[in-house]
Amino acid sequence: MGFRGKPRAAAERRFYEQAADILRRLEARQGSIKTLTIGNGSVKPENKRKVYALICQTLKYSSVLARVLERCAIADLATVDRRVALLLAHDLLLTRAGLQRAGADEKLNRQIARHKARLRSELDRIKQEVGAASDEDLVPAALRDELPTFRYVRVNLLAATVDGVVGQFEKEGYRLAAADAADRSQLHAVLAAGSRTFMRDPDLHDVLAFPPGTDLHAHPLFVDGSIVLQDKASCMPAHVVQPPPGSTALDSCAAPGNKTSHMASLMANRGRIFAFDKDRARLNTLVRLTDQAHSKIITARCASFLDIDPLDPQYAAVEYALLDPSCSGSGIVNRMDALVDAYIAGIGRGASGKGGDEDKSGDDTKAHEVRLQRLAEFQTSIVLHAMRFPGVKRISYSTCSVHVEENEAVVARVLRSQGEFSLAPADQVIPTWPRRGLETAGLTEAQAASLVRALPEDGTNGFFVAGFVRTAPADPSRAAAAAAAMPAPPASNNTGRSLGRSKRGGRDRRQRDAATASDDGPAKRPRVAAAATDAPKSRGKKRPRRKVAVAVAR
Ligand SMILES: C[S@@+](CC[C@H](N)C(=O)[O-])C[C@H]1O[C@@H](n2cnc3c(N)ncnc32)[C@H](O)[C@@H]1O
Repeated sequence: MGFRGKPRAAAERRFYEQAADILRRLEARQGSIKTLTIGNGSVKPENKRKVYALICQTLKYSSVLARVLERCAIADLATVDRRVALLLAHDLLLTRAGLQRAGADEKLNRQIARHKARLRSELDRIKQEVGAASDEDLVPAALRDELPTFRYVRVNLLAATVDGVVGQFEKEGYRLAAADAADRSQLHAVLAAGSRTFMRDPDLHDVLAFPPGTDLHAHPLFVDGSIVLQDKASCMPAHVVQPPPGSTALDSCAAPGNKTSHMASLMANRGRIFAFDKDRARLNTLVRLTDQAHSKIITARCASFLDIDPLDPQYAAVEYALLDPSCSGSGIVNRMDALVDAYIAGIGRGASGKGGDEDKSGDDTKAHEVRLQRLAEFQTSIVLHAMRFPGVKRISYSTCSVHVEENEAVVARVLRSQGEFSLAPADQVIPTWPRRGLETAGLTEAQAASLVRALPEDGTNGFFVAGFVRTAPADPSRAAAAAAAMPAPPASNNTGRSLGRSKRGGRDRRQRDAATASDDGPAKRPRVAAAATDAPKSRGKKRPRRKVAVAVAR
């Protein structure tokens, strides 16, 4: 028995230590909770969900747990790592089951368990002080109240019809509620009320809306590629650019490819889409995901879009451009991020909640402004570059940011910097969607009205979309001059590398590198084993110059 017990004790010690290590990495902003737990190869598969739940719950209660530990000031716990103590205190005080596998790690368990009564009474005292009727009331309100982000489902028209998918859900017992574009509050009320209710989206014909929390990841329609789980706002750009079947489009910053596969769906797999992304690993994901979505017209190229020559004859047929470049990601509603932010802020203040360094927050504000400025330079350069493709006549520009700097200000600057494109009129840009752009950065009321904004209170992520249409024939020299006139962004310490070689000197490279930490997530570069052609197998087509690397699964 003793022999069998030993490895188990080691495994259990590892459980809390491993979770503490994940907290340490979250503090260092080395990844999201999900990537550091579910995507962490060193956490045993059977423990992943447990570790994930423990981390989320501990973060929710971290400020109160830290206060309990601080107030008790138990000398015996001084030697225990701060994060391990938080995790143990969580399990000991806030779960019915208590410490995980109690008894497996005798020393650690005994060390904390013998103080349970004292810790518990301190927790009760805090509850009394703040008037909390239950443990749940101890969670800061901002982390408790979830915004209702609906589960949006995009029907992949390459594998199914909207009616077919609706019928399938009805057969499974879901109730289809009527959607009224004019009454958004009714839409919200219906979805918030019923767990097995759904609606056709009133703005996008290929999108369905389900109540928040609906999990369709294991649904057969998702597994066979008939539906794609994609936020509604992120489905808007393909509808704004509207490439018809048989046309040629490009996607400048395409990975992981949700919008690329959406264009292929609207194009009925007829025509061609050039999909560029500078990140090799992300482009590999695009190749895999668009393949699962049955998209057959995508030519994926690992390159910086800014290195692509718009006058290269192979792009002469490109008429539609979807531009969704890196951005601050400030519109993404992610409750998990909010948990981590609150936890890190709590560490900064100390458990007592005091502290805060005003000079530092001033620095943070400045760094934030510089970052936004760099992103805006980069985003503007992407739009102006797309406008240099002589055949392009319609463009969508989007971000998942709520900042004016990356949205209306970029649009205004693009309009000032060239004379061939204007904003698409409002009736061509998701006309039924009520929230429009802001009349700022020199934009007129009519221009602002042709832009689309989305905010979390609309039940989507924060998002921005602009449509541009060609209003004057292409003049390559004018567009090139506009691009050359772009001011160089401030020096960046960005480490991201392009996989393509620039033929045009430093300015483009600086603009490209100006996209610092963004919604793209940390750049992962898996080892590369072999190269696969990026060309679709079509007759008579010129072989593209760049190759897509195939990553080895680790
Ligand atoms: C917001 S994400 C795109 C999301 C994508 N459109 C989708 O819907 O799945 C931005 C992407 O731009 C890529 N990117 C950044 N700079 C780039 C550049 N200069 N050229 C091409 N891609 C770039 C990033 O690697 C990242 O994958």
